[in-house]
Amino acid sequence: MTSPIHVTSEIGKLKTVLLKRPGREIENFTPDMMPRLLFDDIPYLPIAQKEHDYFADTLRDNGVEVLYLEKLAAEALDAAGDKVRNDFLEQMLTESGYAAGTIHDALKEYLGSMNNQDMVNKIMEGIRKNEVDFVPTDLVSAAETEGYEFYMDPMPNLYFTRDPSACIGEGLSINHMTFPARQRESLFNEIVIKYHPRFANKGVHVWRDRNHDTRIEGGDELVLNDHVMAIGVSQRTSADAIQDIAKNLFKEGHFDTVIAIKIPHNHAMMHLDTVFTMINYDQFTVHPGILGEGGHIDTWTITPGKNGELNLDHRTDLKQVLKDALKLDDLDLIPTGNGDPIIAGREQWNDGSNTLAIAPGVVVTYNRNYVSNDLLRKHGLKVLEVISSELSRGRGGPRCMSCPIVREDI
Ligand SMILES: NC(=[NH2+])NCCC[C@H](N)C(=O)O
Repeated sequence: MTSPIHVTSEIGKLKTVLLKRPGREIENFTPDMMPRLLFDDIPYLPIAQKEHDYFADTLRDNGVEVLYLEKLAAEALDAAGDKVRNDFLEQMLTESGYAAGTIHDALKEYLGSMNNQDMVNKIMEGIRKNEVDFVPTDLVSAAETEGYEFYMDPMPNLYFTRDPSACIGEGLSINHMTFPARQRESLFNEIVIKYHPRFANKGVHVWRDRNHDTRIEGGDELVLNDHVMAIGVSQRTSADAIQDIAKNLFKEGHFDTVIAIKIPHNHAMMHLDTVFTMINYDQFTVHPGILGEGGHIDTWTITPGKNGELNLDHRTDLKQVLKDALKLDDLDLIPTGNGDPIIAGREQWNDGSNTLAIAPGVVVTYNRNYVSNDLLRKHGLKVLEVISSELSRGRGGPRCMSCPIVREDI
């Protein structure tokens, strides 16, 4: 039986990818909610959708099958039946702050009256108080949250499908996300993997599920080849989660090396893939801002030790670390913005380092990062540019907006 998930590199020819078309959730909020929702501006929805469709078409034109999370989630619920639908709704309400009580009951009735697709879309978009026919009388509603417009917040970051789950080998991690704004997202991935006919009972291995306190996000999880991963120690992924997933990968799969790379903890560089991506057998993008004096950066190469323990090797020469792990004689690290501090800062902010490889040496990037794109071409890459005025306001680029499900082996 061929596995419905197969990802043994960052660069193998992309066959199937998971996207989320931006919906009402990306505009269903006010400026004062932006920091909490991890957005820097409010995108203009019709243009964001147009840009996203352009991105999806670019992938399709290059032979990639595009799946949509919102559709898979509804299909999974259709296939699973009433009990699962009820449990999913209960879990979503609990994680939205309503384990029980009158608001829980009102929201359950409201969402419960919808078909699965409408219910999924509604949960993603968020629920305003004025759309539910109910006047709460409890003290919390009256005294504490009276001025707040939402019962359930929108989930604007869903179009960054890279983060709530990550396909690794024939399995995946379904992630416990760092910030409350994104924690409910991976519930959708969980029901898809458990109940969608494409994935259910097909031997998909979950390396690490979402029932953890320690945090990991897919933007930090890079599959370099069929036995080496790089994982960012970042604002979003903690060292203990990396140790945990490394142990599981070593125990049950073909992976024997995890390179933990420590990057600055800030919003512009929230994940490793905002500053470092693999784009060919021996080529990577790297934002010069993560390299310290003399080009150094903290890395720990983790390998299996005795009795299920882990061995650690701390080194600071990223190029040499990668050359050793990937058994390469040389390696081309291509600096975002060609190393100019102003251009690099600007283009990194708009995801100039966040390239999606759809085959070795073929990448999808935002057109706005023209200096980095030109440099990639000079280094021999084929660059497919996509339009990017609105999508980039959410602080993510082509790699963040895509979750590869199947890639050819390299
Ligand atoms: N893989 C990525 N770099 N994802 C970008 C996610 C951006 C999103 N606004 C967040 O802060 O979570």
